Amino acid sequence: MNATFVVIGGGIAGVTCAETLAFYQPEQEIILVSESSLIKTVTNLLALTQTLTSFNVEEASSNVLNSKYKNINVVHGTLNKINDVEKHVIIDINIKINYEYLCICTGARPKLIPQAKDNPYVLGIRDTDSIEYFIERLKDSKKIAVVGNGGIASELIYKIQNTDIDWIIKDDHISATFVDPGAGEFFQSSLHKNFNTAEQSPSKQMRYEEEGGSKSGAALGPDWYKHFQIKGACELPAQVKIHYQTELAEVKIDADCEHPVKITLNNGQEINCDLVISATGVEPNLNFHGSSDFKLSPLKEIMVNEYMQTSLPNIYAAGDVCHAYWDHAQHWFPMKLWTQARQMGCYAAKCMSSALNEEEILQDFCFEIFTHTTKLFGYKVILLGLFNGQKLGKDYEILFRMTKEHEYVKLILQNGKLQGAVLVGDTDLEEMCENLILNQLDLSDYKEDLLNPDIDIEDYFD
Ligand SMILES: Cc1cc2nc3c(=O)[nH]c(=O)nc-3n(C[C@H](O)[C@H](O)[C@H](O)COP(=O)(O)OP(=O)(O)OC[C@H]3O[C@@H](n4cnc5c(N)ncnc54)[C@H](O)[C@@H]3O)c2cc1C
Ligand SMILES: NC(=O)C1=CN([C@@H]2O[C@H](COP(=O)(O)OP(=O)(O)OC[C@H]3O[C@@H](n4cnc5c(N)ncnc54)[C@H](OP(=O)(O)O)[C@@H]3O)[C@@H](O)[C@H]2O)C=CC1
Repeated sequence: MNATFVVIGGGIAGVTCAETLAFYQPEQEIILVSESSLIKTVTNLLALTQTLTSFNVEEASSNVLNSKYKNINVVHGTLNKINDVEKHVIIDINIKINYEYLCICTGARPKLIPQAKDNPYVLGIRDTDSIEYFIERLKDSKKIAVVGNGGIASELIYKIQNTDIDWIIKDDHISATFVDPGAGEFFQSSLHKNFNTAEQSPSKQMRYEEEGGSKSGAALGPDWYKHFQIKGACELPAQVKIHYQTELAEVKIDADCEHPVKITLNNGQEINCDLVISATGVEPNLNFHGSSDFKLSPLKEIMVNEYMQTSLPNIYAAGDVCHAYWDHAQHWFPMKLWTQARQMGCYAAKCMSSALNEEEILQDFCFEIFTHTTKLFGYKVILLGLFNGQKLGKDYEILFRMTKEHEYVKLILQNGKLQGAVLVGDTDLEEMCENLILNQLDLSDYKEDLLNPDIDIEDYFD
């Protein structure tokens, strides 16, 4: 087989890359290699500000792409080998595809705690299969432990019903990968709330049926939990006990006990439970031959330059598998998120298309400012720029406003200029904050009024 562009991976980065290529290069052959007959697609894309978008991510049959774009051909299989000299890839054992340009979007997989090795009681969550397996195991569990303090742990703790949870975190506050201790405390009041039953009802269609067994692979995304009922075997609502500044030291199994998993924390405390969830980050999927030739980051991600090019000729990469190895704009930094996987997939396609046309390309504007919108503990959360003072050392000022169970607003200023913002709740401040971060207006004279709820501050800057 031959194609001008070959994209590997049916997650959001790969699908966005293939779709963008189809738009820019309607006459060229594009092959998307997907391990599964299901792919991830973006729907309901909504621009909240100039750079901040919200969208749904849905699983769809790969036939959707074949029928939507006449020049995309989806090949089902697994990348086995790259030959960057002869410019071909081997899919599975014997499917050879010659390419002009190749984009690797093979994503990542859970980086589990070391105690997970050969231990069926320690689970990770990534794709639909893994969440379905977890839910099945949870049905019989009265007590579980969750390790990790990032996105997955924060969402699970809020969503799990009828199971007692021991939450083991390294930090002194919850949800530390996203927010500061103040916001962590703000969220904490939601930990023991009874959940809104409407939100908890799983939607009727959980997933498309996949031909030939499940092999979805691509990561779950925004609001994934809406499709599932995550419920254990306790009669009572979940009780959450947080173990701050602790790590898991040991996991032992005694299948004859009521709670077969005995874990020991590094402070010596012992906990008995039925299951351990390791929500401890991800590692890139470099599960193919030829991958060792790529220049890799210390975390073994494929390094890409400002044009999404890897160290190998005509090979690009995007999404969770790669590391943005360029001089980042002051208010941007990489984080493994849907938004960035989508932006990188789209931009990699533009870069490959420009390379084919021998055109110059300017880096996409989305890499000027970090933006993330999500929902944590039932609240809308918007993170902008250097929202946790990243890159600023200790030399910054914080403006802060909080109304318990309503909103939490934190603005980070340096030399009177806005550098980042955490906006929790319906604050309506995202557009103003984004503009102030991008235009670096000196706010020294407005500081007192910036978060004064009695002043319509946006009028100042119109
Ligand atoms: C539970 C969960 C919730 C999340 N929630 C959010 C959220 O609310 N907001 C947010 O911004 N981000 C969220 N994320 C992160 C986000 O899902 C990822 O950053 C994003 O999906 C990465 O997309 P990707 O295409 O790079 O990788 P993936 O989605 O991992 O896709 C990679 C694809 O490549 C395939 N593949 C792997 N190896 C090969 C091979 N050798 N050959 C062929 N195909 C291969 C895989 O099967 C997979 O389909 C969440 C992640 C998880 C796990
Ligand atoms: N709403 C959203 O935006 C969501 C985003 N996601 C994304 O999905 C991916 C996977 O999520 P997740 O697994 O939560 O990863 P995250 O990277 O978000 O968080 C991992 C957490 O685990 C901790 N950790 C790492 N190793 C250990 C260890 N050995 N023992 C104890 N704690 C450890 C990390 O601490 P430290 O950092 O100190 O090492 C960190 O608190 C991430 O890219 C995340 O951003 C997932 C769900 C929701």
